[in-house]
Amino acid sequence: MLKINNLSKTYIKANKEALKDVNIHINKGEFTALLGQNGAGKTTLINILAGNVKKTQGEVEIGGYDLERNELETKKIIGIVPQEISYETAFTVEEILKKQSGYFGIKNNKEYIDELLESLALQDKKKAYGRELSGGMKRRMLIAKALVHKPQILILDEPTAGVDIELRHTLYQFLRKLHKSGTTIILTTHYIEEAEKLCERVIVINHGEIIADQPKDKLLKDFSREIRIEIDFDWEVNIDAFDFLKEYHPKVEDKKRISLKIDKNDLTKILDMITQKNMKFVDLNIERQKLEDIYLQLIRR
Ligand SMILES: Nc1ncnc2c1ncn2[C@@H]1O[C@H](COP(=O)(O)OP(=O)(O)OP(=O)(O)O)[C@@H](O)[C@H]1O
Repeated sequence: MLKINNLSKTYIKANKEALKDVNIHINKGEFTALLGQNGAGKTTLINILAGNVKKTQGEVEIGGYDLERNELETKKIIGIVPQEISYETAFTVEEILKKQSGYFGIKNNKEYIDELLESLALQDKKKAYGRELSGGMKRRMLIAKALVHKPQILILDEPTAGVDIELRHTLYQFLRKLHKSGTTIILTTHYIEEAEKLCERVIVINHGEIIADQPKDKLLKDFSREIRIEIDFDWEVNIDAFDFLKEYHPKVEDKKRISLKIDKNDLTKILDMITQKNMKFVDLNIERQKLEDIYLQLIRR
């Protein structure tokens, strides 16, 4: 559906290499998170796909069409929700969406526009002017705008930045529905939890380079061998008593609690070692890694 091959971008005046030999192949219907720190290159990549920034090198193919040679076709296939909120403030929401439909030669799509506004909880703002919308409403409005032509691929650049929790959940529901209906979705976000909840595949970009690209479940599984455990005893613990576990970095967490960092395959062995020392424990808590922990490990490598 989307093929990015050896893509590079250098902002000449700033002498900044924002993307370095990026290769990404996205299949139809995938829901992918594109993660990276501020300045990693996410928006540059999205702006290239949107045709707003010219690539320095490489090829981009969208739905089988070359991005530069078949600009019109590629624009029909993708819908982009930009990070920056700027659009016509002197038009109503309905007018903005009709105008956008017009760019694609679409007429008489009132019903679809209503459906979009309904799903995005914007129905009562249909007649409101752009300037009258709150930040969160503007973001949802931009999502509706990106979708009026029913694109096969939806790319969202931090759509939930500054959006309150309740609305974020409305958006999650909406994106899930869209994904189920077969739309290919690429989401950039700084809320890693959001990516963990919604996406099937995770791509991490760091200083313009792709440093991870894997199914989310595989990433979580590969990184989940190392776990942190907390063990509660019925006596006040002294760290010296745990010298026999020193390779697992024992730490006293509370009067009666210690924590260890272990490979999950060693769990039984460690519990046996503790039991053999006649150290009675009363509770055990296992903490698995979240996508956020894995992400931080990846970008710190
Ligand atoms: N128009 C431009 N001219 C010069 N340098 C730019 C331009 N746009 C972006 N850059 C630089 O390119 C790098 C990548 O920026 P980009 O906006 O793509 O990052 P990002 O991953 O989207 O960051 P954020 O999460 O903050 O939105 C940064 O170092 C940035 O300063």
